[in-house]
Amino acid sequence: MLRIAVPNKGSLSGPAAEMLHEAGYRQRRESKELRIVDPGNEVEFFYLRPRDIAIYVSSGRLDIGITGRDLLIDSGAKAEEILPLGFARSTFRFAGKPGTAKSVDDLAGLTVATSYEGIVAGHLADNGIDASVVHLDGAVETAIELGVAEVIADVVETGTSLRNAGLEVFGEPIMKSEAVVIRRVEADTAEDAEPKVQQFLRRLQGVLVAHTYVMMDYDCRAEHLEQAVALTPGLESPTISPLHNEGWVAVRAMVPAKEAQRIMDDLYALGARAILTTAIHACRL
Ligand SMILES: Nc1ncnc2c1ncn2[C@@H]1O[C@H](COP(=O)(O)OP(=O)(O)OP(=O)(O)O)[C@@H](O)[C@H]1O
Ligand SMILES: O=P(O)(O)OC[C@H]1O[C@H](OP(=O)(O)OP(=O)(O)O)[C@H](O)[C@@H]1O
Ligand SMILES: [Mg+2]
Repeated sequence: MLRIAVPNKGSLSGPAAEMLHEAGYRQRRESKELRIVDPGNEVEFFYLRPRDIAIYVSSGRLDIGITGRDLLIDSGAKAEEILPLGFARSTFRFAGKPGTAKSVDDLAGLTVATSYEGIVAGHLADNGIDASVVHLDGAVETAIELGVAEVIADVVETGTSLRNAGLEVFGEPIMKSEAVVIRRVEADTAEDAEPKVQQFLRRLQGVLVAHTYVMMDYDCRAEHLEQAVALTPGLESPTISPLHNEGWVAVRAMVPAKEAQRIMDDLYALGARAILTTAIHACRL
């Protein structure tokens, strides 16, 4: 039975559960459930605090987990990222009242409030800066107003929380984060677990591809086929089928969802017709 850690709260938990559900795994019905077994897939899910997941996985008691890259690095746990998942994207940045500092070099002697002490202490040390770090559990934007620190280091997505607190980011982003699948470094995974881990990763990759690609079908004149195929090269190569009308062919290829409308315009301009896109629900590449 593969043992997998899943975030039980916060920004990671909803999208992680949704992705696992789309990948065909049973998920908990109630937010109070701490573990569930999916016997059909021989997987057991443990719902844990996102911050604790790297620690559980590095201990070897759980095979893999889903957490944030920033939380993984902050924990210092011996676990590594094996698949980025594309949700809970954020940057991790310094911020302060306008004019407080321009870069990390200006932080010597100041106090930085953060929930990510490991990342901040590491970044200050890497830059040879001697500053104090005060750990807060959350809502760190308020720490400056209340005089606990001159500077904060926090997760920034839209920047709304900073703006509302009258703060501005400064310096280069300390890191970029997103949800990731992690496993223990130098995992001495029992041999029978390895195929299950690979199957789990293939399923999640299938969901990612299904989100980023659509299937495109269209008819075009045979003499335009080379130009059309250049617009829709597909992942391997497009499928071409003859049409009953002589001189016409049907083409089928996967295309990036974001580019689908532009590609449809270009195909239409080329004389292609009956251009359809359909969603992909699941795939194995
Ligand atoms: N506003 C946000 N947008 C995108 N990702 C975020 C956001 N806030 C936190 N994250 C990401 O979520 C993970 C932190 O999860 P965690 O559950 O500890 O905090 P949270 O999402 O802020 O939830 P809460 O504050 O309710 O506990 C990190 O990987 C972080 O980068
Ligand atoms: O740039 P934004 O889109 O505003 O998002 C970033 C904010 O979201 C998170 O806060 P959350 O609401 O989870 O509260 P917390 O600080 O207590 O974790 C994070 O800690 C930032 O404060
Ligand atoms: Mg938060």
